Amino acid sequence: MPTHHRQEMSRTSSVTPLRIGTRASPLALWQAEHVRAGLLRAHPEIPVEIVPMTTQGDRMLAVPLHEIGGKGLFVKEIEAALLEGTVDLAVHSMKDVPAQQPEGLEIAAILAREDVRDAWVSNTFARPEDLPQGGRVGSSSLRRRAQLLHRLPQTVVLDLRGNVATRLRKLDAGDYDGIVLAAAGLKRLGLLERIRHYLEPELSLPAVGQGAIGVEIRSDDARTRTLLKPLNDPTTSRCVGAERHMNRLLGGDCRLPVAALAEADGTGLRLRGLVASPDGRELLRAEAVGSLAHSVGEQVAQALLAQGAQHIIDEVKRA
Ligand SMILES: NCc1[nH]cc(CCC(=O)O)c1CC(=O)O
Repeated sequence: MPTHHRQEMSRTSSVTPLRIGTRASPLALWQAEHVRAGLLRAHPEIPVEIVPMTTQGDRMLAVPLHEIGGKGLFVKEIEAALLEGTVDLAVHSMKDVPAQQPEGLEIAAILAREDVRDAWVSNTFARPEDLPQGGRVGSSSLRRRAQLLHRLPQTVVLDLRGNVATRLRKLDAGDYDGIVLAAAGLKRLGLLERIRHYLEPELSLPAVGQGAIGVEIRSDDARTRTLLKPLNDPTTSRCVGAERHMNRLLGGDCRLPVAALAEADGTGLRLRGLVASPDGRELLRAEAVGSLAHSVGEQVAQALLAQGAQHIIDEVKRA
């Protein structure tokens, strides 16, 4: 490139833009925009671009999640782009980020958590407990299936995949009597009025990281790490850290019927964890309080393993 041309370009924009990699679903784009807005607020002089991408998980929407048999289906392509340097940061739902971080990448910021709860959405029944014998519930998550069947064994859980709008369309078409979705996704998409009932954590313990948005970077990218500091919410970061540590020790990923929720109270953390068989017959719970995320994560994982969690996990992995 001729020198005069380069000088012209550097006059119009002297700051290297930040490029955000994201899935192209409406929810993922909302989350990427949310991170972009946070970056622009903290650093008004730095341009921020959004680069939408299609992931393997998006291409395989017809297959039940737990049958695809690969971890991090929604994040792999975006992580590859990050490692290649096509993008500088990746925005993820922490729920979709595998327990184990790939070599060379790290989560640099976790934003303040949205509502962590699962939500009941139905055009017919105000609550899941109103379902008749054989009532059809749509959910693709073994975690939601197990907890629902444990409490309401007379119901039937049917697979349901697709992005939030697709799932709502299938409900409205009459394929299900009700569905369970994350309240966070519905709120972000402006669909709060679809929620008939919030499922409290006692009844449907959320997924590890549910409701939290995480930003991933290359470990050697000190510039982006520094720029992201103001977006990190230390409390959410500690809570999600405790949940993820528990999950790591259980060898968990999003396909397993594993749930966890950490809540902070001043300097203290309370972590609840759950492992269940997909049919809901076996359901193990454990809880710990403490001040260190890693320690409560380890205590809950150990307590679940002491109750026989490993055999449930092995069974699901074999199936
Ligand atoms: N696996 C899909 C997914 N990933 C994150 C969310 C919701 C947003 C969040 O939990 O932060 C959803 C949809 C859902 O479970 O209803």
